[in-house]
Amino acid sequence: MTQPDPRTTTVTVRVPAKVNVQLAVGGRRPDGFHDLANVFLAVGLYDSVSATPADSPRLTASGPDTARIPLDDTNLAARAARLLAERHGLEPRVHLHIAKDIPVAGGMAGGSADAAGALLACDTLWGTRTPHDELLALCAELGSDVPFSLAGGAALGRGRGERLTPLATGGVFHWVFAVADGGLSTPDVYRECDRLREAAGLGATQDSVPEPEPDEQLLGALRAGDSAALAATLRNDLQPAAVSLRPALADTLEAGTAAGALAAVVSGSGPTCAFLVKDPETATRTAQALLASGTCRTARPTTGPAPGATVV
Ligand SMILES: C[C@](O)(CO)[C@H](O)COP(=O)(O)OP(=O)(O)OC[C@H]1O[C@@H](n2ccc(N)nc2=O)[C@H](O)[C@@H]1O
Ligand SMILES: Nc1ncnc2c1ncn2[C@@H]1O[C@H](COP(=O)(O)OP(=O)(O)OP(=O)(O)O)[C@@H](O)[C@H]1O
Repeated sequence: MTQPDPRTTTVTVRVPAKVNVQLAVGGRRPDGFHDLANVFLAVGLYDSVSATPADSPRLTASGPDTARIPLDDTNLAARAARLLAERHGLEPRVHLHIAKDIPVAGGMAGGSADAAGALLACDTLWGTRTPHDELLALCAELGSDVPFSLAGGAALGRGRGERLTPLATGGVFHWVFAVADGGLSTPDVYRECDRLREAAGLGATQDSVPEPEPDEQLLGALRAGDSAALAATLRNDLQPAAVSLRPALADTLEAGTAAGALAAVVSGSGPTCAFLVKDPETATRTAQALLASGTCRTARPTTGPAPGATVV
């Protein structure tokens, strides 16, 4: 059998978006990050990252909204390729192409997905065979959400969200994601969360905010695959901050709830809003109602959990 020519082979990796079904935010740490109890669920919106050998580093992208991602060496996918190459004493001679479908700056970890995808694609292309726990450590250097983008499924993230414990899920959850016009900056949303806490006289540092803890009822609902029980426990401590920065999100959340969703929550740092629904038919109806409400740009029905970064 003939072997593929390593100079022309392309490796493509598909990586999912995420929603945070619980995002409990502790006080601001001295390093500026916040300790979290972050229950991630990967969902079926995907970016693909392709790696092809090249004479020098190159980055291209396709899909809606690619005008809003940097195509220079600040792109998280390019940074991921450089980091892996550095670790193995290589030059990052690779052309990365990102086929983007995850909303940009939407609170669904799109940039993190591209970083995890680039790491796995380059590791496969270069034959560097980095052990999985080392890949996870490289992911954590790139960003707090990146380890989960590699892992997928469902997981509890502690620390700043990078220390993962996989979670069992007992079934499929149906979701609709309402994508907003424009994004929100994650650091701005954390800052606004601190500001709101201070304005309420609660304080924003670790001395004054209780240690975030995972909700056992929520973990039980995930384990049981029980959508109604999960709906009753969905929680995002960044939601008041996202709504404060983008008040129109309250209308989006209301429109999805009125359309029959079991629960509505801002996804991570927003502005995408996530609606948990009971079945695929309700997902289709809720997506149509959200679009008709004029409170979002698009509405995407999908399911979770979804697999993590996968070579396709
Ligand atoms: C909102 C979430 O998406 C929920 O999963 C994440 O916490 C954000 O993760 P991310 O985008 O990977 O964030 P990073 O790139 O690690 O950090 C960006 C900025 O977000 C803030 N940040 C992030 C994570 C965290 N636990 N505390 C923070 O305060 C910090 O200002 C940091 O400088
Ligand atoms: N590959 C990439 N894809 C998208 N954004 C990127 C990428 N690389 C760098 N960025 C920058 O990161 C910013 C955040 O984009 P991203 O789509 O990751 O946000 P997000 O989904 O809200 O992140 P999170 O949910 O992890 O907080 C963008 O505004 C963009 O300038």
